[in-house]
Amino acid sequence: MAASIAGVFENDLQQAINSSKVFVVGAGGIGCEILKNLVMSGFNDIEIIDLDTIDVSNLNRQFLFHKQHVGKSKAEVARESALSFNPTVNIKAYHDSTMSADYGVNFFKRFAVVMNALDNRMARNHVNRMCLAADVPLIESGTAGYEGQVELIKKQLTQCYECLPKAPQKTYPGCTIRNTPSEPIHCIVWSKHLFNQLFGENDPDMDVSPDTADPDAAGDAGMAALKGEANDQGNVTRVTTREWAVKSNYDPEKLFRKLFHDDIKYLLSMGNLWKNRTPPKPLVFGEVPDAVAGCSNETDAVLKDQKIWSVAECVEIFSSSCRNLYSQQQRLDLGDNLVWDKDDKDAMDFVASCANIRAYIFGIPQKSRFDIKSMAGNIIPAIATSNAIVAGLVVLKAFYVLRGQLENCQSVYLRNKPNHKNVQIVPEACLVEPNSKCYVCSPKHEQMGVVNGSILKADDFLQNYELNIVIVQRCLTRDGPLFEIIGSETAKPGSPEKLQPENGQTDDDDDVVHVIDGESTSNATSSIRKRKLET
Ligand SMILES: Nc1ncnc2c1ncn2[C@@H]1O[C@H](COP(=O)(O)OP(=O)(O)OP(=O)(O)O)[C@@H](O)[C@H]1O
Ligand SMILES: [Zn+2]
Repeated sequence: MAASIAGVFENDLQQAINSSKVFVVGAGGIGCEILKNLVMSGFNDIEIIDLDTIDVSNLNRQFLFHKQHVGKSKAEVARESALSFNPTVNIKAYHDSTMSADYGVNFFKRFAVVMNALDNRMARNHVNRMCLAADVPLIESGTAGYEGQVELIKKQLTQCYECLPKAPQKTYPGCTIRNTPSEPIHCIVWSKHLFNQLFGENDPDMDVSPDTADPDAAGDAGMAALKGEANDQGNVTRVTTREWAVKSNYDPEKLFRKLFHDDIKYLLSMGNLWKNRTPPKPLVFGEVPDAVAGCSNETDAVLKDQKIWSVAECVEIFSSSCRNLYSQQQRLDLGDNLVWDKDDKDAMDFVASCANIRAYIFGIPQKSRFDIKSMAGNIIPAIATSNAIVAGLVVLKAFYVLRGQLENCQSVYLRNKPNHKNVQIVPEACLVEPNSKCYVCSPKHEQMGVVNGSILKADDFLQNYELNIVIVQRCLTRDGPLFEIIGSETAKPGSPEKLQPENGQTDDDDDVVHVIDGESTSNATSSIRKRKLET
């Protein structure tokens, strides 16, 4: 079935659709819909990128994918399925991250319009910047449950994705997570941190051990726990969780004892914490309540996901997921880590079981694996209809862009409920102008004075690091990052010779200079650099 747009669109648009190269970033819920719409409306030259492979959980709404595609590249399968609608279309698929250096400014410049169908802020920021640098219109879109949004981002005409600060993701005080959880989400966050401590990238901000600096503990930080039976390790010098795990060969029983018995005893010894709270109950491996057989029955996956496991089941799942993750970790190259992914069975089992064991200890209601997955992944359930509406709007906006009618590209919001005018798909009254103070898209941002050779100072107020960052700009024609840090080295003020890049080259060896919209020349920057080095 080939798309025929003759007679549907006016000639100019028809021609533009036929001849324009477009780029779809993301082949998930919205991306699949966009690709189908593009192919069905006569686009001939489409490129699509997605870094991920197809998961079973995608199949209910990402209709270009079927059971036999699970595990295959999203971008490539989306291409094949879309070609079945119209085999004459030229679709190029990339199984890769759009943030890879292979897709630089020159890559983006080849497109008449770019359409974002992503699910994370970092990638959205990146594509926003690439499209601004390449001066290509970007249609940004997203859904959250019943709500959605489509907006045009065009350099110097509209707000960019980063013009306004976005609400930070919800975080929880460290001492609540480590010492005094009171809600299931606190246990889930703790478990995700624990995953990273044991198997992922070691981030000191994600410590899971009892926090002896908790202001609520007010000075009695676990002294009792250092004595006698209260801490059967006699663990005066506390080692990190990772060190402990490595020493114990990731033995689930030993890990359990430390995490759910010894550390809890230690917490109990901080008497002040429990004056007005129900104290936690340490658990003993092998003596957990409510053993239920058959919890590892793989054929019962849906039921298993939605029922609440007994503590004994949690312990079994904790043990097996621990062992599986440990062997996954051992297969990695030295220095590599596992990355938590809600769709990875062992990673999800680990977090769900740990969260529930901890919840039980603290008298917090336990949750099903299904609920924990949704909370741990910050998931608002994706709704196929919202994705379809938003993808339809994206392609309608693309038509306006191709006609050159950018003034008709106001943002559109899909609302959960009709507004006071009984409208559910609500357009903004007009285009929203760029924020003149935006450090990403404002043409004035070169006033910050960051040019080739600038040395930025960063300090870490806790650990007294002093870091000098040498900024080197790449030449305009180069299809790569616009900024690059080629060397950074601690240096004390007054020792300028330490500020040479690590590789021994100076920026003069490199093609000099470009800040986005900056006006510096190589002469100007070398003198700036010199001046900086002399201060
Ligand atoms: N840096 C990136 N480069 C390329 N594709 C990306 C990048 N970041 C995210 N994506 C892709 O964007 C798509 C977003 O689609 P969607 O929001 O439907 O997510 P999903 O992972 O398919 O579904 P869910 O998160 O609901 O399980 C995903 O397929 C994801 O792999
Ligand atoms: Zn901006």
